[in-house]
Amino acid sequence: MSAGSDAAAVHVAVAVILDTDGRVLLTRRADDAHQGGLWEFPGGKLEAGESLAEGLGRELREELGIQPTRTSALLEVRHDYGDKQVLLDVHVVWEFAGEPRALEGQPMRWVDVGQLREHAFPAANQPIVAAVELLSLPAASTGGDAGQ
Ligand SMILES: Nc1nc2c([nH]c(=O)n2[C@H]2C[C@H](O)[C@@H](COP(=O)(O)OP(=O)(O)OP(=O)(O)O)O2)c(=O)[nH]1
Ligand SMILES: [Mg+2]
Repeated sequence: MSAGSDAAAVHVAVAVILDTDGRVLLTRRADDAHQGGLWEFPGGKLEAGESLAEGLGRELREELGIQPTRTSALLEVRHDYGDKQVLLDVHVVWEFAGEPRALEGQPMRWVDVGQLREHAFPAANQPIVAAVELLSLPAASTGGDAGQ
């Protein structure tokens, strides 16, 4: 393998899961994991030969016991942590089947979009937080101007 190319990046399916009130589901990474102890959007590494949709569905089933039923691509984030390069392929999950449960014992919470910045995330997540803040969500979650 040649060093320093993007081909070395770990491809990660990441889900911004919303409930009907426009709140976002966060989980906290295990202390001993890469970027451990920080809050994250659920998801994980794609397996060989797996499509993004397959990987996203598998990770959400394994970690939370839910099945995404309506999704849309939000953004891709490339980030070099020094010890690891990641490509975060971020999708919004607008609707899902099942009730999320922390199946891996991870701390989990629903937060209003306005509370996202109160949480410590890995550095790669800053553009994700900014993109979520720009989504058109129920006014209650943004506290913003109701508009027309
Ligand atoms: N799921 C997720 N991963 C993130 C986020 N931000 C971020 O930098 N990452 C990084 C941390 C890890 O290096 C990588 C995700 O890998 P992971 O170890 O959680 O993958 P996984 O769920 O497949 O876990 P495992 O089976 O390998 O234990 O992406 C995020 O918001 N969500
Ligand atoms: Mg994971």
